[in-house]
Amino acid sequence: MHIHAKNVTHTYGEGSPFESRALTDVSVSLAPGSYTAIVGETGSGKSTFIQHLNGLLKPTAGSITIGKTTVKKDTKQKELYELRRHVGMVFQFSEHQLFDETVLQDVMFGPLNYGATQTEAKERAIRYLTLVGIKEADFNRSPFELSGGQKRRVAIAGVLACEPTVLVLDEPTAGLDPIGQQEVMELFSTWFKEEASRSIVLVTHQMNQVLTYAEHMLVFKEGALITEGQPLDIFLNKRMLGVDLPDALRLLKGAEEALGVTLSKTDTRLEAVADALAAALKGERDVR
Ligand SMILES: Nc1ncnc2c1ncn2[C@@H]1O[C@H](COP(=O)(O)OP(=O)(O)OP(=O)(O)O)[C@@H](O)[C@H]1O
Repeated sequence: MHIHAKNVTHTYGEGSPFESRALTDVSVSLAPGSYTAIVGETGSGKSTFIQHLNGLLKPTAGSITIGKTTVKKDTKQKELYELRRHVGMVFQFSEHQLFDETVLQDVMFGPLNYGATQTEAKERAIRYLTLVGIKEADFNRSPFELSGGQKRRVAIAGVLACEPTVLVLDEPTAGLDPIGQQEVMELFSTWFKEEASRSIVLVTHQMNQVLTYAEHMLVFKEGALITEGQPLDIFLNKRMLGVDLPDALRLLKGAEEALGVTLSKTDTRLEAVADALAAALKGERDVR
């Protein structure tokens, strides 16, 4: 689905003594089938912005169109029902939203809520629980008996089982161990690649994730969108934005400076950079 934000402004508590502006005039278009990362320092408005993507928040000025739905200040709740079917949200610590008696029932809840039959909902729950790596033996356990990482996977299965077209991820790997983080990111990547129309909007503080997965990047600062573009381009050329460097690029830049060479940036996976560095070091030794 096309996402088109036009001068989106959001002021919490508008008109009250506690009024605080979190977003100012954000305009951006995200194409269907795109993988976009949103980065920016803490409090820059990332979470506020993405909550507009399924109408959890409405702009206090401006508008945002997602597919066929336009969300404005006066949009009624019932107009957002259709939108929420298509935009799945995985919040930070999404496992806190688990509530049902069994893992299976928890994942079936969303599809049932959106009109699927029991049989359909069960089929989907089994499919997505399997996809996220939950074993059949755990399907009838209480979600609260599972480990933190397993709970997170069940919560993700619950979102995927609603079969969204757009997946909005707010720091989805927060609190997971490094292997768990990678597995969860790979899961989203697999889901994304399955159908060309699917989109992901990822909010993260982890620049390695941005470089590895995202094709497009938005940088927020103090509630404004200050730049957007290809992650590699922004990381290499726009250092003044205060964006941290991913590990692979930090290694590349450090090596270039130390060795006085220019290394290829066509493959920015950490392993590829390490290989390029090893080759450059070998070359340096040959010169000596
Ligand atoms: N419910 C709320 N009521 C009032 N102010 C809020 C509320 N939620 C967020 N804010 C304020 O809005 C601003 C933007 O917050 P937001 O959570 O969107 O930032 P963020 O970029 O997602 O930050 P982080 O990286 O820390 O999650 C901050 O100043 C924050 O204090």
